[in-house]
Amino acid sequence: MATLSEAYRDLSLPLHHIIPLDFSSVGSLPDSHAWLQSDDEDYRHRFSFNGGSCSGYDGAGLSIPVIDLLDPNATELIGLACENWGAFQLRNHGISRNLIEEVELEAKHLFALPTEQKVKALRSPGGATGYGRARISPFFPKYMWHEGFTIMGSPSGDAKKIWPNGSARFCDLMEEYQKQMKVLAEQLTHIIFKFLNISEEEKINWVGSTNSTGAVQLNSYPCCPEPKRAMGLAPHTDTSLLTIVHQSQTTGLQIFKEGLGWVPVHPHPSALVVNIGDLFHIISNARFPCVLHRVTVNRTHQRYSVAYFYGPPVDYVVSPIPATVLNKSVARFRSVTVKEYIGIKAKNLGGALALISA
Ligand SMILES: C=C1C[C@]23C[C@H]1CC[C@H]2[C@@]12CCC[C@@](C)(C(=O)O1)[C@H]2[C@@H]3C(=O)O
Ligand SMILES: O=C(O)CCC(=O)C(=O)O
Ligand SMILES: [Fe+2]
Repeated sequence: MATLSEAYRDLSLPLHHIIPLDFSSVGSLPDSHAWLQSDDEDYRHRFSFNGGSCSGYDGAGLSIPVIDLLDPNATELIGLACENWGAFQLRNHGISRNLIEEVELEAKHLFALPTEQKVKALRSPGGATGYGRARISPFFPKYMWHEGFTIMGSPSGDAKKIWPNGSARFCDLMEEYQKQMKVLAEQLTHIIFKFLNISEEEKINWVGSTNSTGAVQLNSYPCCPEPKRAMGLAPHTDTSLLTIVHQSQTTGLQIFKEGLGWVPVHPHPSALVVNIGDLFHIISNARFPCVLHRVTVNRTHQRYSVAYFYGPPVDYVVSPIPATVLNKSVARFRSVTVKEYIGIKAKNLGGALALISA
């Protein structure tokens, strides 16, 4: 059984798309990081989205729903949010506030280290974990105002390079976080299957299995001297079944909604953001949109987030589930293994779904 990091092994990136800028040493926005307004709009069109107000947000406060997991109608509310938005915020999710705060604090400590120390754990060109730019960097004409740290399972190999004298606390917290996030992701998957009327026989046997895949991405968006011309994280959809994001109390995350344009996802102190990724879009036969999202930056507040990506085992074959196909009568996607889809996405980004259209 292959692992997620193995699935990324042959998808190598050149070093300039891995090594982040030394943000502490720059006083102005370098040209390499100065985006034209149109850079991300062009990109959005390449995702074959049309319509929508592109720049201004006129949604009159409309945003993704905030759902209480303990609400007796949670299944219906979550299902409808997946259909209408491909995202929602979740309260009473059962993950302790203390764990989330400790993980955020570890992320802050990590990103506050001098660049020389962080690059000791630089992701290798063929590697999947460690410190670096976002993997999607090569698809955009400019670099993002962002640095990340990717974890798949135990981070101890990478953490020891940064803290040779002790990284146990960091490692224990990241492992505990993944363990708890996995339970929540499985619970959400069951709820969403129930909403889709997926029967027990059809119920996919990998949910709850030990080889389902999970990864954590710590994200940092440093203070930016010219925030309007910079981009924190360029528009993308996640290559997961679903993603659970904790965002710090700094605004920046936006989702793209047909007809509304870019809609902010306001930080809510006790909520986690849940995004539908490409794999649920495929399984639901496009009944759920995989939400396009991006992150903006600001001048005065460094922003942090912690994303947990959940998916089936890499060898699992993903295809529209019969119950969802019935509603639409024809399967819109061919079958692909998770590993194959990761490869297609790594080469085509927003074009990946069109390439597996039936
Ligand atoms: C499990 C995942 C999901 C990855 C790849 C791999 C590890 C890092 C994740 C991210 C995190 C930042 C945005 C993204 C778009 C990126 O560039 O790296 C994500 C990507 C994906 O959703 O495709
Ligand atoms: O920083 C955020 O709020 C979102 C991060 C994100 O989209 C990702 O890591 O894939
Ligand atoms: Fe994302």
